[in-house]
Amino acid sequence: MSHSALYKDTDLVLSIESVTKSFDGFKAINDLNFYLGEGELRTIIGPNGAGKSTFMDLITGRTRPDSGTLTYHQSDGHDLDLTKLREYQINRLGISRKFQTPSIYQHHTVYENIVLSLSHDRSVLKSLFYKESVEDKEAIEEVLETVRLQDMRNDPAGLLSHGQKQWLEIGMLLAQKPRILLVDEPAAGMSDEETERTGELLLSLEGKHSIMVVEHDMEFIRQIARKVTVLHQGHVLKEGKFLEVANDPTVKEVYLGRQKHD
Ligand SMILES: Nc1ncnc2c1ncn2[C@@H]1O[C@H](COP(=O)(O)OP(=O)(O)OP(=O)(O)O)[C@@H](O)[C@H]1O
Repeated sequence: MSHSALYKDTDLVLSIESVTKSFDGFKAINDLNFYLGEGELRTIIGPNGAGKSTFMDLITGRTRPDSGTLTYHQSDGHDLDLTKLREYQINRLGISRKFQTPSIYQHHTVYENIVLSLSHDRSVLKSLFYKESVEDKEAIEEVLETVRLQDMRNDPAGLLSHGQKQWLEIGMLLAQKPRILLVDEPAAGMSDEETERTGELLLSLEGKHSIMVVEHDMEFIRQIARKVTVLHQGHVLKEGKFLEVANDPTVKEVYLGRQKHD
C-alpha cells in the first residue's frame, strides 16, 4: 500500500477508508473513514441506528464491507487487509471485543476464569488441566490488579456483582494481551460508583492497548473522553475533544437533541 510508510510514522493500528455496508439497500455504514492510533483510547458515540454495532462487526470480521478498505497495521510494520481474514484470524491478531453481556464461567473462580481465557485450547475441561507458567501467573496477577479483583480471586465468578463480572471479562480479554480492544457499552446497568471505576479502568489501559469504547452515557464519556468520534447515518459526523463535540450544533441536533426528546 502506498500509504504504509506514512502510517508507520504516525503509529496507527487501524485505517478504515471509504467503507460502505448496506443491508437490503440501506447503508448502515456509508463512506466511513476512521483511523485508530497506537495506545489510544477512543470513544464512539451516536444515536440509535447510527451504525456503531455494524462498525464494530466490520472490524472483527463478523460483517464484510461492500466496498472500502480495513487495514490493520501490525507492530512489525506490515499491513494486513482485514477484509480477507476470518473472524477467528482477526481475533488471533490481537483484536478483541467485549460484548455487553458477560460470558464468564459462573461456577469457576475469578482466578480460574482468567486461566481459562489464557489457554489456547477452547475446551473448558482441557483448560482446567492447563498448567500456568511462571509468566502466566505474573500476567494473571497483573490482570487481577488492573481490574481490582485481587481480593475476589477465589470467589466463584457467579457471586460477583454486575460491575465486577464486567471487569472480570475485561480482565479475561486483557490476559490475552490484545493490541486492539473493542468495548461495547461497558457502563450499561452499572451503579454510579461502578461506572466511575470502569472509567478509571479504561483510562489505565490507555497507552498499553488501543481501545475503542462504544457508549451512550454522556457523563461516562465525559469521564473517559480523549478523542471522541460521533457516528451518524453510518458516517463520521464529527471527531474531536469532548467539549468540541458536545458543543457542536450539528452533534447537538442529531444526538443530544434527540436524546432529550427520547
Ligand atoms: N443484519 C442486519 N440486517 C438488516 N439491517 C441491519 C442489520 N444490522 C444493522 N442493520 C441496520 O443498520 C442500521 C445501523 O445499525 P447498528 O446496529 O449498526 O446501529 P447502532 O448505532 O449500533 O444502533 P444502537 O445504538 O441502536 O445499537 C440500523 O438501521 C439497523 O436496523
